[in-house]
Amino acid sequence: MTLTGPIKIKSKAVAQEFLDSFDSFLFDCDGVLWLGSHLLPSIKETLKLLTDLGKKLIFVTNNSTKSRAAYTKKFAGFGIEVSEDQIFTSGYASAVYVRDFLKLQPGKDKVWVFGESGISEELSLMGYESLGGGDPRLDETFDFKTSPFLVNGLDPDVHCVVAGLDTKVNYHRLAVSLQYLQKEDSVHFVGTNVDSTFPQKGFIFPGAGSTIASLACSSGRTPVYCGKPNINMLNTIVSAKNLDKSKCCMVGDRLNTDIRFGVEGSLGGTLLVLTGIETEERALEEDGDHPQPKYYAEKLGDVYELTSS
Ligand SMILES: O=C(O)COP(=O)(O)O
Ligand SMILES: [Mg+2]
Repeated sequence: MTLTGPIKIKSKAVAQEFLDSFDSFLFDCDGVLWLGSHLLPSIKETLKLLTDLGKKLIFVTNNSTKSRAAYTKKFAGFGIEVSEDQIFTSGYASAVYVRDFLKLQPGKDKVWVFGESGISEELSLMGYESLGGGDPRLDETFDFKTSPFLVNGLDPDVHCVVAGLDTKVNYHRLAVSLQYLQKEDSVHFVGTNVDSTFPQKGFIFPGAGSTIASLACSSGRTPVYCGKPNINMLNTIVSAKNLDKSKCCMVGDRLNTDIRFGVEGSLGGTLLVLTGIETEERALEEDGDHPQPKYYAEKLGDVYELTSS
């Protein structure tokens, strides 16, 4: 009989075999490294162990609320030194899509953002002016007769709506975004990521996918999602970091984004950790609508704890 199901990392031997199998690790962030401002156990030690072993570390998050620059500060706040070029976010992947696939013209074409500064900052670095986003005027109660975004008409230079996680979601933001999305012939619709939920310490909250679905519903349109598991995001990372895919492992807490990204992207392996969205039962499910991980573990820190004991 051959064993084909996911292998649980729960002994020193398996943890060691896992470490030896890869030379690069792609880490999801929310639910793997941290839950909000709470760093998960033994994460610092695990990342240091991998760095000391000469492994390449790359961070790939679907969380578009922060830019890559802001993420380096979040890591630094935990005492972890990570450079901006090790970080890839769904906000950055969406900006790359706007530039390389939609080929919008910097300095001329504008983007309407439904989301936080992690999207507008990445667009701005590429020379795109964005509207909407965290503009405080969108915090005002919506009235179509007085909304400054509607009274003088829509901006004709907007050719794309990029929608992502927005913890200040309200009717004003949804209503104006919909006006742009109704210009189907001239305005593209990009979604940062499909995640239906978002893990925090002790809670599961709505994710970007849930609010983007609201815009998709009202507009009758389907966005192009740029974050994991989109293969274009993986190709951008593989070429930027010069990776050998067969020696890469994707580490994540969600099956339909992280593990799918690793499996459909033909990476050497995947590790599902149970500190975020998924359960052991889901990890072992064979008939689910998602791929199975190669390895799974209660937490990422087990890799360090098991090999250093
Ligand atoms: O913000 C999200 O929806 C998920 O972020 P993650 O990819 O780091 O888990
Ligand atoms: Mg996650």
